[in-house]
Amino acid sequence: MPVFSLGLPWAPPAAPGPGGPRPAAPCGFPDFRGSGCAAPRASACAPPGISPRAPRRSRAPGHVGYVTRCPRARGRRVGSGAVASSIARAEPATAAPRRAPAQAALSVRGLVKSYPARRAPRRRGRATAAGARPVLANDGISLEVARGEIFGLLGPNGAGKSTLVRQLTGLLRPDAGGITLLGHDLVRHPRRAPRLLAYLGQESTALDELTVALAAETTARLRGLDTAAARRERDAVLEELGLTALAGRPLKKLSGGQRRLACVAAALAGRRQVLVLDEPTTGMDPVARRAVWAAIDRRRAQEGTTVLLVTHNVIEAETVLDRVAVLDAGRVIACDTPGGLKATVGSEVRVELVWRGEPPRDVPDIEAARRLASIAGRRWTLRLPPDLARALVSTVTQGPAFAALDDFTLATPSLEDVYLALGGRGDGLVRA
Ligand SMILES: Nc1ncnc2c1ncn2[C@@H]1O[C@H](COP(=O)(O)OP(=O)(O)OP(=O)(O)O)[C@@H](O)[C@H]1O
Repeated sequence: MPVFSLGLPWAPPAAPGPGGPRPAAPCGFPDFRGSGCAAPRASACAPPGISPRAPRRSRAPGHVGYVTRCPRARGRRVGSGAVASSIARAEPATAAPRRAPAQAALSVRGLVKSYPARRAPRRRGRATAAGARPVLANDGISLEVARGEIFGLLGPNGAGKSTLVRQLTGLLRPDAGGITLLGHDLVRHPRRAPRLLAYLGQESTALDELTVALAAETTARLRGLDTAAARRERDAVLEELGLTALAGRPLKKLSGGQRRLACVAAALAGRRQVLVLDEPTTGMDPVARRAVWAAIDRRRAQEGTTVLLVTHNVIEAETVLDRVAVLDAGRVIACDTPGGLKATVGSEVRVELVWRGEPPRDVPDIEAARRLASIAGRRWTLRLPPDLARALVSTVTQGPAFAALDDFTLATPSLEDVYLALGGRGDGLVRA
């Protein structure tokens, strides 16, 4: 029985050959998790014109930027039907990287960090580490961030983002590798970091006893401003982030989103050439989030501030970042502009179907779509070439399928699609 009916182009897989799926021979391009293709893993990311150490493009035909997964593998993800074949046939589009200034603010080379194995509970008076293994949180990360760039680290929980930024801020010592920030060697001189950058960590309870105003003013004073200048800075940043009405409230008496916003205000108070912000907008409503993005963008535009932003919010990544490194299991699996990364998933379209109840599985196209979909409750998500997406939309907007359908969306690829195409786990990313 054909996978799809209705005479739609959802036909059985095409035979290998000219125009068919790519041959299975190793392509020499590093594959995600090091499997499939024979070449060694790559974990480097440099803006155009910065570093000859890490070439920006693979010379292998059909490979783009720093996507460190063979595009062939995309066919595997969606199964072995016609959709998989046609996706595998499509040549990946060539990314058009945005030109970045040639001077690096931050250079990270081959950074490795592992955490020791946790000891298992004592048994008969003896502690044992049997079964527990060290966690390799950063596995040879290389990055170049240009001055004035807003650079993102995107990845799900546990990808190694915070471990990386804690090393960049001098709070954690790498096992191996080098970090140069604004010309300073931070592995040899970690105490220089606070003078060079402002860091907003994930947990920031240190300011809880202070009022919003005092938190911002104190930070500005600690960064070397005199009292009058620190107060001007305080007032400006509270105004900029819409916090003026909360100025007199202690952080511990604010909501989670308000407290996070106050911590952002403190991080921005007093000038630093580099901002390292670890998930700054977590818990914020859309208004607060936009205020933070605008404040970051303003500093880059007016002061040439370099920003390293950790996020697992794909919308945030697409909205504010100049370039983004996608991390998974401690490695950079892709790095480019958001547009360049999205170009690597070609012309695929994301179709989301939300069902009211049980989808009509006796409709052959619906049953075929179910096999290709990633299913979360009543939501089916499919990534399809445009013609198949159109055909599916036509099926679900009539007859019994339409009666069972609650909602559908058709969207161009997002960074989440890139991440999934690279083999990442989609459940760790946020779309809000
Ligand atoms: N202090 C620690 N001791 C042992 N393992 C740790 C420690 N901190 C982090 N890890 C482990 O290192 C890995 C990377 O963690 P990290 O916090 O860097 O990830 P992340 O990408 O920042 O995740 P999240 O988005 O949840 O903040 C994870 O497997 C985590 O469990």
